[in-house]
Amino acid sequence: MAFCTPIRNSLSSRPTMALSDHTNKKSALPSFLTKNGLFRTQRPFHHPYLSVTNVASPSPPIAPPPLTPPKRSDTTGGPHHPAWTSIPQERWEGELHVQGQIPLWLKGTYLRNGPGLWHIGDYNFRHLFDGYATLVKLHFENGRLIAGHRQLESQAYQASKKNQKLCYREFSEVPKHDNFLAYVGELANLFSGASLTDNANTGVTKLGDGRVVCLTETQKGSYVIDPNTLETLGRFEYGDTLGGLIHSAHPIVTDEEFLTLLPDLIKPGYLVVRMEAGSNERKVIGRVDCRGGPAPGWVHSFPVTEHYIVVPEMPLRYCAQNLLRAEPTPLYKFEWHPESKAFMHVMCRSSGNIVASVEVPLFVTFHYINAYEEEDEDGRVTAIIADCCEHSADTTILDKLRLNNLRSFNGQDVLPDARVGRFRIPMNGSEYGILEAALEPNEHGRGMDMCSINPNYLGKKYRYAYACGAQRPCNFPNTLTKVDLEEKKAKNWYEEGAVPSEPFFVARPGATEEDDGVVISMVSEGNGEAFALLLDGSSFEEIARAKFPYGMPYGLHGCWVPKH
Ligand SMILES: CC(=O)/C=C/C=C(C)/C=C/C1=C(C)CCCC1(C)C
Ligand SMILES: CC(/C=C/C=O)=C\C=C\C=O
Ligand SMILES: [Fe+2]
Repeated sequence: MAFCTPIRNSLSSRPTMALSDHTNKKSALPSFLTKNGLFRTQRPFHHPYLSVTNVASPSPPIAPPPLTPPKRSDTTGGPHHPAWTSIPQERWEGELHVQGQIPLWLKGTYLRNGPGLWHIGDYNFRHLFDGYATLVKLHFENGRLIAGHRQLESQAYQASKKNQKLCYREFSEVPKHDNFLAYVGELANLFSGASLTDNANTGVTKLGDGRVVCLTETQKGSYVIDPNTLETLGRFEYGDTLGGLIHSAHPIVTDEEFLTLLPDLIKPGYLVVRMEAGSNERKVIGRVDCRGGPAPGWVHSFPVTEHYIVVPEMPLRYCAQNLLRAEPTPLYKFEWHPESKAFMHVMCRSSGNIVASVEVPLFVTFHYINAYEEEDEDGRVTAIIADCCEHSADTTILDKLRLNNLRSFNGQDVLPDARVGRFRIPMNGSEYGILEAALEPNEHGRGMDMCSINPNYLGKKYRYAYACGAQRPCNFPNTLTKVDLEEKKAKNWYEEGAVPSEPFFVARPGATEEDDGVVISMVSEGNGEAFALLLDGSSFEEIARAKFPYGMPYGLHGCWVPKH
């Protein structure tokens, strides 16, 4: 069976270049460093290291960029914070010096994806989500840590590199047209999906059959990668005729299956689909028709329980007109429709029947944390509890993620409040569901996003969630938080100036306690540096950290590839 269409990998076929090939002859400093050693916010795309193959094995290691970071404590959003600064080279791999102790049971690779390159030549992207995908790996074995990163070779990335201009529609960026004819041609391409990006910068997931796939909101932005070398192996082709251009960026993936939602923009609704492990073919479980309009709500993610799939209908809806615009609107490709109301639909996994559909209070969320079934004493399901990182029904969070905002923190507390939003969806035919905070939001500084749980508790009653919270004032989530949903308490990790990425929980093999494991994150620091961080899943205390030899941009979502 053909799993993927191979694409030409310009990187691997290119010989390693001498550093001097691209070095700016006028200056001894690499071009991403100014004379005083500070990062320039806008690094040229033709970076001196960009095409250097800097991999420890099998060729001898080449030193990482000679980074002399500014020794000052920048807050989470200074103009030079590495979290919002493009990655300084296309790829790198090497061993990191570990302070502390990596548990010997931790054997495998943590992979993280995210938008790590936000410019083409002198042109700077505007939104966090526009950046070209940067994969980062942390390989743990025998207490040692090999790290690396590599750019994902999507068509969008390769075309921009070759043509030195934006060639596909990204989250907020639209290619500029030379003339009216080109504009009309590009619009036609938009309807066929040809001009949409395939920049798979949102997440990375290990399928049940072992293939590792990077994903984003466009279906064409599904790429198979090698988890060891981070090489792009080719596009993941869905071998069915379901069509559609977009899907949820966060499928539910287990050893057995891959579940996702395909929004229908023509007849507002969602197809709920399932792909068995080992297959490329999605099959329809059922369809949900939207109760509000004019378009389906944005479904960046969705939750499942053991027997049901929850299909959220958020009043932040896709917007066809905004899709056509050349300039971004404050809500980008979306529109806020409070009058259209918000709904939660519950579909039976085995029959595809809708077993509940309730109106809920207005809400805004990117990420669902988990969901489970509540039963009465006779074992009948009375309600579904679904938790999410909820942004107080405030859509301004999207605009807060503009790079200008992220890079211009001035001490003002501008991060909108967020909470663990807990939906209670009655299963007795009632018309309304409830949405409340699962714990007092001040427990985690009223910041809440980028969550993970113990995957063995997916769809089941659970107690702990890990996420990014806030220590205010801030303009972006700047803590790691362990939320105890039973005790309604949170324990927080914070360091001045740090921007930590999603805390990812890895369970200890054989563990019986839900929080027996480690939490992995990568932290970009205000002084220009970055480190990998390991916290104990139970005590939430640091057990190890390891410095990267250069600053790391912020990243979004990761996965764990165990070594057996
Ligand atoms: C990084 C992240 O979380 C989200 C990325 C979202 C993307 C790339 C969205 C792209 C889209 C288009 C280019 C047009 C169609 C709508 C939409 C799926 C939002
Ligand atoms: C990083 C983020 C929201 C932070 C707000 O507090 C959202 C990321 C969404 C895509 O994966
Ligand atoms: Fe996400």
